Amino acid sequence: MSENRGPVVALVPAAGRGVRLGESIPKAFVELAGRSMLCRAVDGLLESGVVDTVVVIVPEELVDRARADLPDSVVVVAGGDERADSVRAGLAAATDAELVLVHDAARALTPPSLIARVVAELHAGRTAVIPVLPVSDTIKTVDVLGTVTGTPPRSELRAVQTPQGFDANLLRRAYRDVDGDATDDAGLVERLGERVRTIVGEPQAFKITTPWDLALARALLGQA
Ligand SMILES: Nc1ccn([C@@H]2O[C@H](COP(=O)(O)OP(=O)(O)OP(=O)(O)O)[C@@H](O)[C@H]2O)c(=O)n1
Ligand SMILES: C[C@](O)(CO)[C@H](O)COP(=O)(O)O
Repeated sequence: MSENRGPVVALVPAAGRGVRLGESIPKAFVELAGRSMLCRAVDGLLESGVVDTVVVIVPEELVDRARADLPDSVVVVAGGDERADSVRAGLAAATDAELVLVHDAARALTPPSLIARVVAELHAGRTAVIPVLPVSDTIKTVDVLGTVTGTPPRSELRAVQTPQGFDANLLRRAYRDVDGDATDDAGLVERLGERVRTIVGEPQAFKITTPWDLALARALLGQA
């Protein structure tokens, strides 16, 4: 449990449909070797020993199912149409949080040690912390026709993972004051002009997005 500052609350957005995965149920409820992605993501947070409360955000019709699947201590709320709507719903249920983690259910195999490293940075006084990995492919920007418009220098690029950790008031301010979309929570904090610190991520924290990712996750767990 956290000792240095107030409660650490982990929000687990799990209300996505998983269109790119193409399974018949919402992605977070798809099983990996007999346990759902959502349960595995929550297991990792609890095993890290640095999280006081877990709030999961699921599709409205699956709130009861999630409550039945998860420990009684886990708070379950309904999400929204976009990931940011789901995070906002989770934040509203985390009124006493001083530090907040936002962690995709889709990153179901994230090692607890990575979660602990993010929280350690917050305890050390950072206010926004994200795990990242270098990219191994060259990345191009393209226009609507698919014609290349540029090649950003690879040395400056990072692939971003979760959990992303924040001072709770900073994340609340970002969700309240920033207009427009961002594909991650740190993107909103950046637009406030606040500094976001990176730490080295973990390959196992990859996001299960496509059937290929699902096959990889199952293979890593020894599932045929
Ligand atoms: N309205 C949404 C959309 C996404 N998420 C969650 O945000 C995380 C990252 O999203 P992603 O992996 O892209 O999941 P989906 O949105 O389900 O995927 P897709 O775009 O293929 O439908 C997932 O844990 C997902 O459940 C959410 O809580 N609410
Ligand atoms: C938050 C995130 O996991 C960081 O890489 C990612 O941006 C979520 O992506 P999504 O596909 O837009 O949900």
